[in-house]
Amino acid sequence: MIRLAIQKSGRLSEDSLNLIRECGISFLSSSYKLKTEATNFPLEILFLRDDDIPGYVQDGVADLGIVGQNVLVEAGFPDLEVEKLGFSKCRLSLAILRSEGYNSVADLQGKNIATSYPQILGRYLAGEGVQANLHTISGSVEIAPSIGLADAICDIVSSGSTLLGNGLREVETVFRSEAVLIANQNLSAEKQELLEQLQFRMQSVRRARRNKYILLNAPVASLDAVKALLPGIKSPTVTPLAEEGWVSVQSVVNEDDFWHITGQLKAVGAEGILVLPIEKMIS
Ligand SMILES: Nc1ncnc2c1ncn2[C@@H]1O[C@H](COP(=O)(O)OP(=O)(O)OP(=O)(O)O)[C@@H](O)[C@H]1O
Ligand SMILES: O=P(O)(O)OC[C@H]1O[C@H](OP(=O)(O)OP(=O)(O)O)[C@H](O)[C@@H]1O
Ligand SMILES: [Mg+2]
Repeated sequence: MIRLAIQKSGRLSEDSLNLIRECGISFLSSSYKLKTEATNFPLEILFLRDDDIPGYVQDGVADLGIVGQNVLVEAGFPDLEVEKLGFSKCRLSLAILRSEGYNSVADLQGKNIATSYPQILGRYLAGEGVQANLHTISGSVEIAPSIGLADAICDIVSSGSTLLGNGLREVETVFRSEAVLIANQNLSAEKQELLEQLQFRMQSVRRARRNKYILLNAPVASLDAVKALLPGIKSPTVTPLAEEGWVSVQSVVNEDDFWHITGQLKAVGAEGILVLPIEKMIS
């Protein structure tokens, strides 16, 4: 049995649970139970505050965890990271009151900065040769400048609406973060094997999410142009249609390239383009 710690309730919780379920792992969860066992994989799930997860994994209380890189690096255990998970993407940024002028990070010399990330911010400022007074607060950091608690803040930004709503503007990006899978560095051989199975499943789920299955009809005369646009995993599948001179082409496209490629496919004569989600993608 391998033990995985995830956030009980917060920004990471839903995506962490969805990822585990999409890996084909079933379990019962209720908001009162802080521990559950999977029914079809030797996995126990612990529901914790995210700040506690890196320390628990470092100490071996939990074998694995899902946490933001911001919390992992702040806790001082960056080496526990084993897999990027692609969700909860955000950045740690410095922000000041919108009414204040700003030229460069040197303007923060000697200023008071409120943050929940004194380690990450301290290292960043030292790298920039700036000395400032850091005030560590654990939440609602964006309120600090407007109540005279600090001249600037360093906190998590995603859409920027919290900054906007508090009269702040972002001036520097200090750190970029996403959710990561972390693991204790002294796992037994059996647990290491379970970790590898989990990583393999997570990679298959993530690859599938990034890709779409595409089917289309094209005149035989356009086939070379269509094939050039749709390389597929190995090469596209091409089958003849009942109608003479036409083929059906099936392939896989990356979601990022999707709209660009479909436009080009239409331009070379493709018709009846269907796009389907992929559930798992095993390389
Ligand atoms: N607005 C956001 N967009 C994307 N990711 C975010 C956002 N806010 C936070 N995150 C990421 O999600 C993690 C958890 O954020 P959350 O706000 O739930 O933490 P918390 O309030 O400290 O929770 P806990 O009660 O577990 O201590 C953050 O450390 C960060 O990695
Ligand atoms: O740029 P935005 O999209 O506005 O997101 C940034 C905000 O999101 C997070 O807080 P959250 O809403 O999770 O609340 P919390 O402070 O209670 O954790 C974070 O602490 C920021 O305040
Ligand atoms: Mg927390």
